[in-house]
Amino acid sequence: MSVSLKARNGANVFREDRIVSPAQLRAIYPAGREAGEFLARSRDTVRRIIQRKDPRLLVISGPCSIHDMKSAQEYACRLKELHEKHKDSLFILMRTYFEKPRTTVGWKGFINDPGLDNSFEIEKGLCRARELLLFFAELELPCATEALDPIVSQYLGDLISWVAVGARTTESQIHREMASGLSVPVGFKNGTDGNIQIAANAMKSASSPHKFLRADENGHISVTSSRGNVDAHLILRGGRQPNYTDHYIREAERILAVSGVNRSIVVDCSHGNAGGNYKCQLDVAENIGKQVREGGRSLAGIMLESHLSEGRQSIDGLKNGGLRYGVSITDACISWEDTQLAIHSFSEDVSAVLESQYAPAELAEVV
Ligand SMILES: O=C[C@H](O)[C@H](O)COP(=O)(O)O
Ligand SMILES: C=C(OP(=O)(O)O)C(=O)O
Repeated sequence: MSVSLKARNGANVFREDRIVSPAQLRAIYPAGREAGEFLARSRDTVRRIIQRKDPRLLVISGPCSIHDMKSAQEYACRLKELHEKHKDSLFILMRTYFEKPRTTVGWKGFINDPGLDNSFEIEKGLCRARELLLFFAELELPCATEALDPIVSQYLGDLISWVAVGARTTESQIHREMASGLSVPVGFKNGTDGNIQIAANAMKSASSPHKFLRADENGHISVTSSRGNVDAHLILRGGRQPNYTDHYIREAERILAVSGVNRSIVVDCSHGNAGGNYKCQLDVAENIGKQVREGGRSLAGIMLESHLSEGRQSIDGLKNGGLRYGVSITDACISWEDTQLAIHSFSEDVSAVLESQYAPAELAEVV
């Protein structure tokens, strides 16, 4: 498939390799009818939760980054059990992050470098990512991802039920335009310094129609017309200090109201909210559960960075005796055991609210 194109003398780009188009990749790894129906239902549920028409809350849980197929599949099978167990109170999605935005340089994720060895087999990364997402769709486990490279979303978007735009790209017009055309709810993170207004601005932009340049499904550069994404929402991820406590939630609600955008807020329990200690995610999740019990209506869900085993390891381990199975190679994650505890406790808090607000028959109608 690859065609190496001749580079111009003196140019900073010295090589271009053409790869399979989004339409071709989708044809090689198609979503079957049942998977397609499941994905449409999942996206609709996430939409209804963001619009607060379905009173359950979202939980987005999974590794900071996907780096191997086997541990991702094992994690998914375990998470599927929790998805079923807590389905009356929560809608659990797997955090399936294939692209990593780096502060400076570093491994940019499984699509960019699936071999983890600077071989940069991007076409293979896209194939493996699609294969994995199809495995999850067949398992009927909904997935969430960060949309970093707007072209990648053309390859994988049909298999995803919730998208984040990261703290480093929330201010980017390109990402706002992309989000305006994605057919799933998109959460915008506050900036790395904690600025919430830039996320509200992003929501305003993404919920508006745009005309912009994009590669279409055949890889042709096209002027794309989007309707605007009415399900753009806020993700609080902390900044210079955490921003998940009720004081910050009130402040975020005020900014969203003044900006005239959606009021729904997802809290990322990791990153700036965990203040550099991954274990603190448990305290953040517990605090959000408490706020939900106390009536926090804008809270739409939480995100956890979680893997089979806790902590993190350096990617250099690959060269020095191998990587430890099920341990993150980017940000540190909580263990599977702690994940179960956090989700169980959050589910109890949400259930208490639902039971106080709905008779069982009424609840069955709205979820
Ligand atoms: O979630 C992952 C990281 O926080 C993000 O990719 C930035 O990582 P870096 O600061 O290690 O580059
Ligand atoms: C990079 C991430 O988060 P943030 O954009 O909040 O730093 C992430 O969730 O992987």
